[in-house]
Amino acid sequence: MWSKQWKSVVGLEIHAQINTESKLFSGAENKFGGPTNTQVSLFDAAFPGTLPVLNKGCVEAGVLTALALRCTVNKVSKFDRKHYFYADLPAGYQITQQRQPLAVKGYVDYCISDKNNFQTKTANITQIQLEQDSGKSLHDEKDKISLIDLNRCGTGLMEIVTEPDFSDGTDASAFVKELQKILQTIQTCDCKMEEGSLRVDANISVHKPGERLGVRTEVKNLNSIKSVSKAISFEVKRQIELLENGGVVENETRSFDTEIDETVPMRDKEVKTDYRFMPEPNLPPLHLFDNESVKTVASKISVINIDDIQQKLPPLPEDTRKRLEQQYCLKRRDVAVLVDNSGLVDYFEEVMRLSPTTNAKLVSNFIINQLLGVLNDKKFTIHNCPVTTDDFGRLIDLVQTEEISYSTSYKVLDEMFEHPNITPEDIVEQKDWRQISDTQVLTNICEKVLEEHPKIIAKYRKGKLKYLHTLVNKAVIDSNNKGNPRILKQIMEDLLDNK
Ligand SMILES: Nc1ncnc2c1ncn2[C@@H]1O[C@H](COP(=O)(O)OP(=O)(O)OP(=O)(O)O)[C@@H](O)[C@H]1O
Ligand SMILES: [Mg+2]
Ligand SMILES: [Mg+2]
Repeated sequence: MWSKQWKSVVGLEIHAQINTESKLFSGAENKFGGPTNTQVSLFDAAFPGTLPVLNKGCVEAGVLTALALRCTVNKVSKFDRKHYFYADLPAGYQITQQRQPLAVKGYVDYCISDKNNFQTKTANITQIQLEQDSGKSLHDEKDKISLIDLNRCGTGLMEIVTEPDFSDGTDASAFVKELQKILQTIQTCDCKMEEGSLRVDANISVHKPGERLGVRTEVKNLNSIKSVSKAISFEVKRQIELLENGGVVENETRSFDTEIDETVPMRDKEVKTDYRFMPEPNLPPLHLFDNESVKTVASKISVINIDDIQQKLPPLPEDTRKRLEQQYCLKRRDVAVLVDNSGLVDYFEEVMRLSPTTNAKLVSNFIINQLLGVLNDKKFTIHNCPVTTDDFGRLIDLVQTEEISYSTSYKVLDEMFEHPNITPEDIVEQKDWRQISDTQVLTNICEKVLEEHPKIIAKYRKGKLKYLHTLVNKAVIDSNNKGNPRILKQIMEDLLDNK
């Protein structure tokens, strides 16, 4: 009931680990899961006298990401120190970009789909900044000690901040999925949320329509798409109940407890942190160039040209969706499924290339309704699918030319998985699954059905069309499921009309 009186608003801060060999300011290796404290340079451990050296690869990845998210890349950005004291941050400050970030003002189109609802929405990106990741505290509950692993300390992060453009957990999680696909396409982050290489902070508030945005809480470190959606739903409900009962929402940091599916206040909530931001004195402003300004530079060795990076931008998921819609006249809902599953677009297009006369809608239906299901059941992925695109196209041709029925094609596909060396034509031959289209044979079957069911005919005469289907189904069964249903329906109708 309350949902009509309240509007919820969500903005996201996403930390994406940059996919580079080494860290943002040091040459230490950047890899997940190494033995503790084996990927730590003196700089990462904050030894006095060590200095940051900016990793060009991280900047290039940041620029490519910014362009993919349609941001304006700042020609000059700056690094700042953000101070806080925590054991996993040995320097006592994080180098980030507070005053002038790498990029600003972008947007992402993303799709929302469930059974009843399919739509495309747009989320605006406020900014992207480069910053260091912290180390990890490991708590040994048994011996009551905490240990530090600095392997992650200093890894390059892109913090991607969105405008408060989402209305609920469904929106926000669909956006995160799209962002994952984009970053994986451009390979700037592997987006393994379970390994922490993509982490989401959700800022959530509620207000009454027409009023100002409410006070936000921030739920930190959500590490799965499900958690993003569940944490936001819980938090919206909690805030509304609190306000309905005369309480106030505090601007606090919370975490999501996946055991109970609830958000809980973080321990540091009482402390209002003063980060004492200051410019990082050991790093000069970061200058980027374009085709015009690069002409003025004498040595091009360490120069980063935004226009060069723009050239490297591959087609993004939304570009692919639009192209498939136009090129093959497919529905957006279907195109979204193809793009959602890695490798399916390539498989689809290969089938189309090998048999260009095949109906594209039929191919996408076969992939979505049949192939995906069998792959899941038999624990395959499209990448190790035993059915070649050539054989798959031929299976579809068998249906298109009415050699076999649509329902038989399921059985043929199943056999093709079991016996990848046998062609679909041979399977149909061996199993005697060829569809009967001979009109004389089918007329005989229909006549027999009509003789045996005068009552159904009477009902059909009263104008209930569904009884035609009943009669046709009976004929299909009498034909051992081999009669061509389209022709059987035609014959049945003709016979009924002439009786
Ligand atoms: N009233 C609101 N309700 C929901 N979200 C909001 C509201 N106001 C701002 N936001 C969102 O909160 C986020 C603020 O992120 P930002 O990085 O600017 O600040 P921060 O959370 O204070 O900083 P930090 O990086 O230290 O967490 C943005 O995603 C923004 O869209
Ligand atoms: Mg932030
Ligand atoms: Mg924040």
